[in-house]
Amino acid sequence: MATHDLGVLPAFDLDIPTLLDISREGGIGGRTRRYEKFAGDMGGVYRDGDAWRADVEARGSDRLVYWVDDHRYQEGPGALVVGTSTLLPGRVGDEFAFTRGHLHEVADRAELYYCLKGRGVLLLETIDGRSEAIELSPGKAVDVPGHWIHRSVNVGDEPFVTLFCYAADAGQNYAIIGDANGMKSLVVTDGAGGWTTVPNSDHRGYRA
Ligand SMILES: O=P(O)(O)OC[C@H]1O[C@H](O)[C@H](O)[C@@H](O)[C@@H]1O
Ligand SMILES: [Fe+2]
Repeated sequence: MATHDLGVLPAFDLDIPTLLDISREGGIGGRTRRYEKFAGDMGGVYRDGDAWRADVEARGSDRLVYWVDDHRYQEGPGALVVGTSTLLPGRVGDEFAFTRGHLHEVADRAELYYCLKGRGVLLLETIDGRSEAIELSPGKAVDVPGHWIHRSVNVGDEPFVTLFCYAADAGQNYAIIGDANGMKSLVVTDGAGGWTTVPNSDHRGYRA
């Protein structure tokens, strides 16, 4: 993973109304940070580990698979982070390409995901076992309440681009998914050009 703090302006100078140039192709003019994930960073997250290893051996571990541009203009309670997430299409075994996924560290923090391009699914789960998979296409958004673990999945054949917005003090808890051996549901091909969810037999349940 690579994180670039662009350091364009010192944080205190960002505390002003800012015009952001949001690209439907992904990316945000005026961003303060980009974070990138490569194929080699995704070890252990796909259920079919052999398929992931074969893919990395065949196409390289340094292939960019998704990236996030964001604009963090303030810190503290009440501040927002606004950005775009661009997730390239692909599959690892039966599973469609996804972002690592997380619960907010401050778990009650909500988030909005608005689809700018492509076809994707937002996979959402709670610690007490509820699960939802909501399809997104341009113009559709998911209002993700607090306390829901969330992951973007690209079920199409072009980049899946979303605009997101969440509280700047939310933070990301990734261990919750790792400790549970993955999310409870997997988003997989239905064999007919579409997607479906199947239970992840390795899932151990979430621990708060
Ligand atoms: O953090 P990941 O699960 O790798 O997903 C990538 C990104 O997805 C969303 O767009 C979130 O709003 C970002 O904060 C997050 O970093
Ligand atoms: Fe989030």
